[in-house]
Amino acid sequence: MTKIAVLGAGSWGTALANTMAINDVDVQIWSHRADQVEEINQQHTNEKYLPGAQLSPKLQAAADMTTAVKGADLVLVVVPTKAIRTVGEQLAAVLTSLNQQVILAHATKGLEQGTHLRISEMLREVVPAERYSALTVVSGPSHAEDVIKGDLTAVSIGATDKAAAGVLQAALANQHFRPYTNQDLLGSELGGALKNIIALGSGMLIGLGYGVNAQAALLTRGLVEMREVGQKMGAQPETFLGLAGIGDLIVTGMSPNSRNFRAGRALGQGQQLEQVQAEMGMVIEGVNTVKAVYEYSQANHLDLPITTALYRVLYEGADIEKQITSLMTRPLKAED
Ligand SMILES: NC(=O)C1=CN([C@@H]2O[C@H](COP(=O)(O)OP(=O)(O)OC[C@H]3O[C@@H](n4cnc5c(N)ncnc54)[C@H](O)[C@@H]3O)[C@@H](O)[C@H]2O)C=CC1
Ligand SMILES: O=C(CO)COP(=O)(O)O
Repeated sequence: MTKIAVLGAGSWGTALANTMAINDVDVQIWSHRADQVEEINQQHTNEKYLPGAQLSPKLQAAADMTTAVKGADLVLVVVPTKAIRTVGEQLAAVLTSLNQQVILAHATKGLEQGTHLRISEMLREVVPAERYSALTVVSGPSHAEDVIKGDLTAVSIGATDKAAAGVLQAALANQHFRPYTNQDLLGSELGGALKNIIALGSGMLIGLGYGVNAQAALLTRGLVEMREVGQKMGAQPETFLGLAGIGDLIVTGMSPNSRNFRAGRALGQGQQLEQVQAEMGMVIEGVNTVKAVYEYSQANHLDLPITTALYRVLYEGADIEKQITSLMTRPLKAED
């Protein structure tokens, strides 16, 4: 029987681990917070991250990473981007001490500040190559709040190694949750990270009182920017037309369950970024990703007008309405 360790007990790690527990997979979730481990094991809840949700009693949590990882065939890392290196280093030490090799998977959607590295690239830097047989990512349109309620969800598991993607696909699949596989790890990771930028913008439009025409325009032109960055970094363009691209862009750009959408909406309504981040209490990955992608575009001579406008709003204090006007009044051009 496949054993899986999930590292990170925020909303997404918990929802994915719970799906596997429901499927009778041997799964353990690790949290660095002992109170959370106790809550999951005793109450079968995770109130801070999934308020009101009842978790499967089969889901076991551990505060000690070695306990969770020992004997696992696959380790799924689901912590915010800024914690990936720390958790990756802890995992490397655990795998080395256990002399164990695993399939290394993650479900994190972001790029590293400064280096602009993808999550799998960071993991590769900190986990020795002999400690994992393959790398894979769970991406696609999937809010934890909806998954935990059993809403119908399809995701995309990207890996160059088909068998590795298949292990995660089999562990997660049920009548409510349908994972597809693809062989574009890079594009699947990027789609998940880049759509958060556009979701912030979509929220801002709604916060300012604009309508669905405006959202459709932003999401569609945002997809062009996502594809452009993806092509520059080496992704397959067709990945952006799948679940990890347009699929995730739709859900994150339209759903009030999205932290990025909600943050953008609050900013559009006039709140300050620091206040929005403090009140969310959960990671808003798009804020850092805007900066990483803006810097990448400057270094690589990419023209990304939406990303640039959002960078100016978030990091230079620019007025949102003025940025919208300047986007709308740029020199007219053909659609490409
Ligand atoms: N929430 C969702 O519906 C989805 C989230 N994601 C992605 O999954 C990733 C995680 O997001 P969420 O679960 O929403 O975040 P969250 O904010 O709900 O939870 C983050 C978890 O990571 C833990 N953590 C933070 N720093 C840590 C460290 N240094 N060591 C160990 N644990 C640490 C926190 O204690 C918390 O349990 C993000 O990249 C997000 O974009 C992807 C798809 C869906
Ligand atoms: O990636 C997600 C849904 O697919 C989650 O997006 P948020 O982090 O904006 O909630």
